[in-house]
Order: sequence, then C-alpha cells, then structure tokens
Amino acid sequence: MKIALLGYGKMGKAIEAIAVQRGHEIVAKIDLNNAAERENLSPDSVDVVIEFSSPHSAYDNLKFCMQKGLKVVCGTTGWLDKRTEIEGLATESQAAFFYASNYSIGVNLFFQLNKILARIMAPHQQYEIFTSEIHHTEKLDAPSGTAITLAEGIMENNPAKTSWVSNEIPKASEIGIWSSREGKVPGTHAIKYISEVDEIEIKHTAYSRTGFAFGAVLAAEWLRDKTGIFGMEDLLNEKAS
Ligand SMILES: NC(=O)C1=CN([C@@H]2O[C@H](COP(=O)(O)OP(=O)(O)OC[C@H]3O[C@@H](n4cnc5c(N)ncnc54)[C@H](OP(=O)(O)O)[C@@H]3O)[C@@H](O)[C@H]2O)C=CC1
Ligand SMILES: O=C(O)C1=N[C@H](C(=O)O)C[C@H](O)C1
Repeated sequence: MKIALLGYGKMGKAIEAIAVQRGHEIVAKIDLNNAAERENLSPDSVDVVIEFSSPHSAYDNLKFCMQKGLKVVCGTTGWLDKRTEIEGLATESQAAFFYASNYSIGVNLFFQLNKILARIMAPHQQYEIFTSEIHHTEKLDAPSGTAITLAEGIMENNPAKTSWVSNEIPKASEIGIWSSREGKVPGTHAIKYISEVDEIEIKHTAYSRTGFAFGAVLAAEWLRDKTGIFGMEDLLNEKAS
C-alpha cells in the first residue's frame, strides 16, 4: 500500500518503521520544510495519508485532504473543536477519515476498562475522581487527547460528572485532569478513585511510541477500501467479530 506521511516528526518516523516492516511503501514524508509537497497528494498516487503533525496544522491539513477525497488516518491532538467540520467535508467528498486520540491497542482496552469502572463507581459518591497524564516536555497540547477521551468515558457513565477541567481543583460535577511534562515520557495515563479510607487506581504506561505507530498502520490498512468516518472502536469491533 502507498502511504503518505503528513507530519514527519517523532510519530511520523515511528510509523514509517512499522509501515516498512509490514511491506508498505512510503511515497511522501512531509514536514514544515517541504510542506508545499502536500499539493502533490492525490487518490491516484496515495492509498492512505497518515497525519501526525501539530495541533496548529492539523485542521488545515485535514481540510485539504478531505477536499481532495483522500483517505486519512489522523492522530494529531489539540484541534478537535473543528472535528465536526472535517467530518462534514469527509462525507461531502466521499473521502475516508479515521481519528483516534490514541492508536495503542492497550490504551483502547484501557478506554473500555475506564468506562466499566466509571459505571461501577457511579453510585459510590464518597469516591472523588482524579485523572492524570504525564508526557515528554516537547508535547505542545495539554491535557492530552487521551486524557480528554478518558474524561469523556467517565462522563458517559457517571451522570454526576458533566465536564472536565485542566490543572485546577474540580467542582463536584467536574473531573480534574492533571497534566505534567517530564523528560522523554511517551505517555502515562491514570484514573484514581479516592475515598477517606481507600483508593482504586487504573493506569496505562506506554514504554515507547511503537504501540501508537502500530495501531496507526493497522488503521491505515483497515481504511484502505473504505469511505466514511471511523475510529478505533470500529476497527477493534470488526477484528473481534
Ligand atoms: N493518536 C495517537 O496515538 C498519538 C498522537 N500523537 C499526537 O501526534 C501529534 C504529533 O506528535 P509528534 O510526532 O510527537 O510531534 P513532533 O513535533 O515530533 O512532529 C510533528 C511533525 O509535524 C510537522 N509539521 C508541523 N506542521 C506541519 C504542517 N503544516 N505540514 C506538515 N507537517 C507539519 C513537524 O515538522 P517540523 O519537524 O519541520 O517542525 C514535525 O515533523 C501530536 O499532536 C501528538 O499529541 C502522538 C503520539 C500518539
Ligand atoms: O504527544 C504525545 O506524545 C502523545 N499524544 C497523544 C495524546 O495527546 O493523548 C497520545 C499519546 O499519549 C502520546
């Protein structure tokens, strides 16, 4: 399969390594230095574009790709206020758009565990909920996209929680997300339920970027023959059935 990498930083390079191992051809590697090469991407020359750029560039890249009718796997975080618009463009132009805040299979299992735990804990209001995420110091956005997805999973399953706040003491109806930036940490997410007498904690620790990159290549392989809007649940549900 012909893959174009839109964004060729830490993730672009990790994705390249996995894609080549799996027999795919990288037909473009685009970063800020050669951003104009984006103009050459077309459905005739590229099967799937994998977009891991920056919170500031993703919307413009995705708009461009959707208008061209390309198939895109996107992992960039911090731009999702414009997600509905991008999904609308994908539908209009019969393109394909696959988004996940985290492509790691382990994190997607952790998302499911988080929802189950939230449902079990919802009647037990003596437990306060704390979420935390730790990432490397080059990360541009906070909270992480993954932490936001985790907070959304709690809100879907606990009616007492209706919004989240970042790095501030939460009100009773809010979930507090605490972000810290340390060294080269690839990504660590935890949820704690704390009462006066005990605590319950679930945690996912990525050891490297390989898990994210593997999931993104898997998503590209899965998307190749599809049009529409998809996420990891679609891919994992199909693989499990
Ligand atoms: N969903 C997931 O599983 C994961 C998501 N991420 C997210 O992916 C994004 C990228 O992460 P990471 O690779 O670590 O970041 P890096 O900063 O290492 O890489 C970003 C790359 O994007 C390039 N870039 C910036 N603007 C443009 C543009 N307009 N056109 C093309 N390329 C551009 C940069 O170019 P240059 O080098 O020239 O500046 C750089 O090559 C982040 O939002 C991060 O949160 C990260 C890991 C997993
Ligand atoms: O920027 C990163 O590195 C990561 N970003 C994603 C996020 O914001 O959740 C996924 C992963 O945790 C690594």
